[in-house]
Amino acid sequence: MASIPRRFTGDTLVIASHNKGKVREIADLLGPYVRTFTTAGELGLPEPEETGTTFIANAELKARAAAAAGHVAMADDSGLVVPALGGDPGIYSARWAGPEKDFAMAMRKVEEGLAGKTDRSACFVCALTLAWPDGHVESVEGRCSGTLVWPPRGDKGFGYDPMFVPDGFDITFGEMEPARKHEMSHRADAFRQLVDRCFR
Ligand SMILES: O=c1nc[nH]c2c1ncn2[C@H]1C[C@H](O)[C@@H](COP(=O)(O)OP(=O)(O)OP(=O)(O)O)O1
Ligand SMILES: [Mg+2]
Repeated sequence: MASIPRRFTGDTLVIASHNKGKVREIADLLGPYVRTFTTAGELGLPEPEETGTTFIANAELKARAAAAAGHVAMADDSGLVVPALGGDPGIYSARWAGPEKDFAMAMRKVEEGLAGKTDRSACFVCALTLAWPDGHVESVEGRCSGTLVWPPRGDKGFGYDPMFVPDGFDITFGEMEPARKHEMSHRADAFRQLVDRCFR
């Protein structure tokens, strides 16, 4: 029996992310439904260790950690899944960039792994969790398929965007206007599901 989803009825939402690119995208996507946003960083909350083995497990862990401070919190755990690399970097996408968040290096690592391989398909995945202070959670997962190109192109996005060309396009997410990316990304797919379930 499917349980009845819980709706977001407050007016403040904590964005449980320390990634500025994601915080900006989440605030853009949920702008119409939420009066006030704050972030885990602004509340001085620590960045929890991502010990889960799936995107959803890590999104739940980050959202629960922030909701413990007393407000409904939303977390995003996302990454680039490359079948030819056995699914890497996957949940390790941020960690591949190291403590300096060096995505030029992380993208080079992906490209080196693809040397001599013909399958350059990839998929961005985004798990979103909304967590309440009483422990209730709602989670969804979205995806966006595409192809990896080299060299990287464009500086409009973040992370692995400059090497990802979504299916049906010939420009990378790094070259795409943010508004366009927001309509079709893995994060947009996940948000559509979560908004349907919890925000209207
Ligand atoms: O739209 C995207 N365009 C490009 N790259 C992306 C995207 N979405 C996720 N990614 C990559 C980079 C990011 O760093 C990692 C997520 O790792 P993830 O642990 O979920 O996020 P994070 O550590 O950067 O911030 P936080 O955990 O505080 O939310 O996957
Ligand atoms: Mg992280």
